[in-house]
This record gives sequence, C-alpha cells and structure tokens, in this order.
Amino acid sequence: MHDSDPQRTEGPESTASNGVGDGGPADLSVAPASLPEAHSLCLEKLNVVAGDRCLLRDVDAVFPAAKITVIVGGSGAGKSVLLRLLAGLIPQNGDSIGWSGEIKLGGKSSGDKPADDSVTPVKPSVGIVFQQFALFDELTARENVQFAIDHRHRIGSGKVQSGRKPSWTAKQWLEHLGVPQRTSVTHLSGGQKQRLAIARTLAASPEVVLYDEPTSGLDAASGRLVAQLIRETQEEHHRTSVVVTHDYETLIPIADKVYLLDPQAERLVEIEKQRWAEIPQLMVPAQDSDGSAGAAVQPSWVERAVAPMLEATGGAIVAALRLPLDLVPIVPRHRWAARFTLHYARLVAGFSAWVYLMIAGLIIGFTATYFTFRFLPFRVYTQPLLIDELLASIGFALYRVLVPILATILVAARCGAAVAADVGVKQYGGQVDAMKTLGVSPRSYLLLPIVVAFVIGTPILEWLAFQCARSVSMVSFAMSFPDIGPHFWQLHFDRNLMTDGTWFSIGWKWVLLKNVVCGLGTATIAYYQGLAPKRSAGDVSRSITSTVLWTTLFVLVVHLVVALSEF
Ligand SMILES: Nc1ncnc2c1ncn2[C@@H]1O[C@H](COP(=O)(O)OP(=O)(O)OP(=O)(O)O)[C@@H](O)[C@H]1O
Repeated sequence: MHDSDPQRTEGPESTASNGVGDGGPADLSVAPASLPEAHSLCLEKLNVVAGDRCLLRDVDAVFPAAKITVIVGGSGAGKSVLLRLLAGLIPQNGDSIGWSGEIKLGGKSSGDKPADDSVTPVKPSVGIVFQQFALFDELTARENVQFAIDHRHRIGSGKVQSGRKPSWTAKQWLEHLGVPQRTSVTHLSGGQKQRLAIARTLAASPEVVLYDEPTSGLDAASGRLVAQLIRETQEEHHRTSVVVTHDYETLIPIADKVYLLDPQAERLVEIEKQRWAEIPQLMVPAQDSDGSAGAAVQPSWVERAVAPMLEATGGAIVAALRLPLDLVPIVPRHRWAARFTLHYARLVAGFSAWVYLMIAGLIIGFTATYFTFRFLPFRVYTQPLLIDELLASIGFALYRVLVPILATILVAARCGAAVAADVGVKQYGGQVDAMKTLGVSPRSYLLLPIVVAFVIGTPILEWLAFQCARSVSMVSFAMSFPDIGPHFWQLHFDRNLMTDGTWFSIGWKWVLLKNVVCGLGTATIAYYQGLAPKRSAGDVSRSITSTVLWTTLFVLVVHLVVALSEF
C-alpha cells in the first residue's frame, strides 16, 4: 500500500503550479513546447492469445486524441497484457503471448472515429506509468526525469516525432508535479514516486500515455487524488491517455470514454456514458481456458526434468554466440553509459569486494606457505635441501593457478549474484520495460556496463588478492624461519615469475587471459539470467541461484582448459 503524500493532502490543485521542490522557482506558466499534437490510437482486428487463453478476438477500438479512455475489467481479464501490448513490449510472436492485427495512430481530431484517410501508419510513441512505478533506484528523482528527456527522440518513429523543440527541464517537471529534486528515489513516499513516474513519462513527450492500475493498493482518498492528478495532467498536456483498471469507482469519474474488457466475449465493449452506472454488474470474472486457443499438452516428467536443463544450456550457448553482436557499442548517450558503468563497477569491485578478495588472498597465501613447510616429510633432512625450490614452487602456484582460481570463483559467485539480482529486480520491477519504452535497448546501459565492470574489475580484484597472498606468505615464512629472513624468501618466491628483474613478467598473459575470459563469461551469464522474464520474486531468486551455479562452473571449465593449454 502506498502512503499518501503530505504535499498532496491540501488538494491536488496545489501541485499544478506551486513550484514545490528544492530548486528555485521556474516559469511554469506555459505547457512544454515539445509536446507533439495528440493523435488517437486505433486497434484494428486485434487478436491476443496468452498461454492457452484467447484474451481478445478481432477487436476494433479507438482511443480518442487528447482524451482519457478507461479500460475496466475484472481480475485476469487481460488488462496488463493489453497495456504491455500497446506499449510495444510484447513481440508479435512471443514465447507465451502472441498477437495479430494493427495498432495505429489515428487523426488529430478529438472525435471518436478518425476519417480512414487520416490514419497514420507509424509506430505510436507510447509512454507508460507503471503500476510499480519502475523508477531507477540508483538515480535521483531529477536524474530519472533527465534520463527520459535525454532519450525522448528515440521513442516512436517517423513523422510525428519530427520538429520537436526543447521543452521543460527535469527541474521544471519536478517542480510542476511537486517532487523533491535530489532525493534518492528510495526515500520518496508512494505518492511522490507516482508523480515522479508521471513526470518521467511525460518528459519523454509520448503521443500516448498509458496508466497501469494507477490506484491499485491506495486507500480511497489517495486513489481520488491520483485520479485527479491524471485528469489535471491530461488537461494541461493534452495527451491521449489510456488507463487500465479494475477500480472503476475511482477512475470512471475522470473518463471521457470507457471500454469494458469482457473476458467471455473476448472483446473490448464500449460502454455509453448513460450506462456507466451499470459497470459493476457488467464486469464478469475471467474463466479458465476452454483450450480453444491451442490445446496445452501436459509434458511428461522426463520432459519436465530435461527441458529446463536443455533450455538453460541452449540459452547459454546462444548468449555466448550472440555476445560479440550484443556488445557492439550502440550507446545512445555516453553520459548515461558512464553513469550505469559506475553503478555496476561499484557492485562488482566496490569496497566490500576488496575486503572479500583480500581475506581470500591472505588465507591462501598463509596456508600455501605455512603448511608446505610445516608438514614437510623428514623435515630435518629435507628442509635445507628443498627450501629454495619449495618457495619458488609456492610463488609459481599462487601466481599462476591458486589465486586466479580462487579469485575468479569468488568474483563469479559474489559479483555474479549481485549483478543478476540487480538486473533481475530491474526486469521484475519494470525498469527494463521503462528503458524499452524510451527506445533504449537494455544492452546499451546494462550489458555493456556490466561487461566493462567485470572485464576491468576481475583482474584488479585478482591482483589485489595475489598481493595479499604474497605479503602474508612472506610474513609467514619470516616468522617460521627467523634466521633465514625475508630477503631469501623474496629471492626464491619470485624466481619463476620474473625475467630480468621485471615483476611477474612470466605468464602474465595467461593470468590476464583467465581473468578476462572469466569476467566476460560471468558478466554475460549474470546479465542474461537477470534479464530472463520474471513473473514473481521467486523467479528473481532462482535466477540468482542459477547465476552462481553457471558462473562457477564456467570459471572451473575456463581454468581447466587454460591449464591444459598453459602447462
Ligand atoms: N507472460 C504470460 N504468459 C502466459 N500467460 C500470461 C502471461 N501474462 C499474463 N498471462 C495470462 O493472461 C491472462 C491475463 O493476465 P493479465 O495479467 O493481463 O490480467 P489482468 O486483467 O491484468 O489481471 P489483474 O487485474 O488481476 O492483474 C491471465 O490468464 C494470465 O495468466
């Protein structure tokens, strides 16, 4: 449940132009110049099938220009699927949802039925205010809006988009909607998050604004404030607005047109204004599928056990093959690529990762040195003969094998899990969809930054672990053999690693290769696991577990293959 926001308690009118915010007052007397003329949105012969259920069959509908259309429907009727489809988030032949028909921009008039010749065959630019807001938690309120402004030219296509001029700044949008400027998103109240989500959507200047269950989880008073805000926003900015909801009591009063999503008739039925009072009786619950949309054959237990494994393996192979293509740096804005790279660099190689890897280095450096000499057979005789050779072997093993394996496994498990969780939450919470509605591919601001963070971060963390292992090895040796001293240790520990006194020049390419390949693989696996469709928090947690399993397996295979080639 969202808490109602104190800034709104005195009434929705207060936010329209009161300049609330931590920045100075701005001239908010005119609507932003960049908003394109409103167009109606038309559905023609739309068919939608989700799983084995037909949600819509041969549907024609018009959402009039610069008006609010409310689509009501009971639970499971297909409102969210329809909204995601309108937002361009569902491919026509998707895995579990398929659709056919046309979604077009209609004429500019506010009449319900545009003339046929005024239908514009361009992809509409659509902004969506997500039910869970889908704000970027790692950015401030102002940065969230700035992100939309910086990518606004990327949504939609063609002629309706051209000719836009610069519009309000992020600061002006936030003042307009009464959202604090520099507060971290996580510290905003539910009401402020909702207004920020609306500000971000409008700042991208879409032709059509979609609202997904905007009053869900709100008490009646807060729900009415949100409805009022949608009405005010629509009146000021003249967007074609579509609201999907089951909360007809709160949202019907702001509607210009109402459709009922009837799951039994599989249609959008327009409800005339004089019949709006009958809507509660007209809303029927969705029924279980009769299988008419495609018979679902129950898989056998063997298929259930083997299919996910094959799917995961296939997915990993496809991802590996696709990686070079996906990494082609299509970065719409370098500034934002840098911002997200910084975010993932902190996740991968932040202070806690340093502590993690330093402790691992200390443990392996100590055990490798101390126990080698401690349990030497026939110690009294063998030690004087072997001490220098053993030190050289310890140095070699730590540098070339032990520390690289330990460090890359730890990075794969710890950092892979952290990144998979971050991307998984972005997928589940709708931030990935928010990027897509702004015309931004997640590989630009997620995959590329993640790969950069791992490919640079893994060797740095491994080097840190090795320096700790090396230091503790020297201390441990010096304490075990106080009469021999650290100079002797240094002379022999580094013997197999240096040429001409250059530090660790032998085999450094192998070490770097292992680090880079492991970093690249961990980044890719974590990204694709996180990005896989998520329908519950359980899916996010499963993707984290899979990431740990697959990345550590990948790292072990890399070390095996490199060891066979290296030695
Ligand atoms: N990705 C998917 N794959 C298969 N079926 C899906 C998918 N998403 C939704 N469905 C199915 O489509 C139907 C409509 O779901 P949708 O989430 O659109 O309902 P809704 O009207 O938004 O309901 P609610 O108000 O309860 O959220 C449901 O039967 C659901 O199981």
